[in-house]
Amino acid sequence: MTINTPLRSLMNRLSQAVMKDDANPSPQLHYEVLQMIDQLRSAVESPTETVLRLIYQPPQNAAIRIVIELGIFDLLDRDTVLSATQLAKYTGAERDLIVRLMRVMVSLGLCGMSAPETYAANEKTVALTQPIGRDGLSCIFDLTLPTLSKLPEYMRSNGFSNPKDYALSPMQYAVGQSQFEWLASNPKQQRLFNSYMTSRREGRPMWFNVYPVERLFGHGVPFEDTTFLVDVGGNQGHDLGKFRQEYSHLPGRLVLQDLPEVVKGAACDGVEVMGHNFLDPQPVKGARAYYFRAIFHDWPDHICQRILRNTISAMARDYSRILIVDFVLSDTETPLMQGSIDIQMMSIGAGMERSQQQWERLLGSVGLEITGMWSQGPGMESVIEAVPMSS
Ligand SMILES: C[S@@+](CC[C@H](N)C(=O)[O-])C[C@H]1O[C@@H](n2cnc3c(N)ncnc32)[C@H](O)[C@@H]1O
Repeated sequence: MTINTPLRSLMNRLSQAVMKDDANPSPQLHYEVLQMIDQLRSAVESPTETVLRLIYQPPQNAAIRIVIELGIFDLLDRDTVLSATQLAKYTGAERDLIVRLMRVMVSLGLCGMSAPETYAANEKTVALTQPIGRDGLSCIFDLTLPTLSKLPEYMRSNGFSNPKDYALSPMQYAVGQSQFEWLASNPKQQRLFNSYMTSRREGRPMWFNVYPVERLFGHGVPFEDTTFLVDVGGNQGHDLGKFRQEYSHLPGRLVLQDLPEVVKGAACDGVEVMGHNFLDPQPVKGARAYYFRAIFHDWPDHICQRILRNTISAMARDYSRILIVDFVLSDTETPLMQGSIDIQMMSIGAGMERSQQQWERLLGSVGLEITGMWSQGPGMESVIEAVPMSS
């Protein structure tokens, strides 16, 4: 391989960025370093190598899913170093199968190898024993894979039109249900999903670290006896619990809403728990804010409009705001993760990630105007604030 000028310049920029990030870490720099590493790999790989890497991605996730189910990451985390023979004894799986699966885990860097056919835990192993890895990977694999395998067939049979109808989503086509009905009829998967929702943004900034919460105060109306925040579709209250901790002094009710079977048993100090279907009118009137995190990306526009209208009818004209936490896709450089989640959302419920223009169109179509957008960091969700347009 020859190191040509563009490649040399990329390597120099990368090494400078890595040193800067080391000396003075920032989410922006970290993001740029990862982008450059991807570009570097692409520049070094031959086109054939790139294609082969893509072809063989699906078996990798299937192998990880099996290794999680066998509890191998937990065993490695407990004992640090284990041989294939020991893993076979502890899991009941055949030794030769363990060797084949673990080859892939080592190559993916999800554990190390301390001797032939002997595996050592590393920090990625630990992440796969935590809810984000253990529950997230299993749940999303089981929820999505059957549909993804039929996505080309679905598109072909629909003349390659963009999925827009929840009742006709690819997941309906592939398995006869969309994501939330499927989760409701698979309690074990619902538990994994809830656990993943709780864990997936651990250690990242929360919406109230980037959004100026004081925008919700004042307006000459006391909120001591009213509702401060309703977390609509808040799952089991992980976000609201954190908000309560950070703003423990704040008066006003905090209300967690989700489907009755999802909030059953959810308990957070200082938070009122309410089973509510957001396809019905919002029963909590005049809250300071109605907060929706990772809700609208699950749904096509026609359902989002229904959820928004159900909310607008409960808002106090002088002070209620809608807060949406979701991706705002760039028109030029979409991070791979966001593009991939968009395809996932399209598949499991005809949902979508939206660009700024798409958000403006959606919110404008129900009479809302965007009054601000705050970014949580590169490649991460933004906070969108919207209020009814003044007539
Ligand atoms: C992608 S999760 C987001 C959860 C949480 N807001 C977060 O960001 O972690 C979507 C949530 O919407 C809830 N949900 C789905 N359909 C609903 C409905 N019709 N009414 C109320 N909640 C619903 C789900 O149960 C789930 O908790």
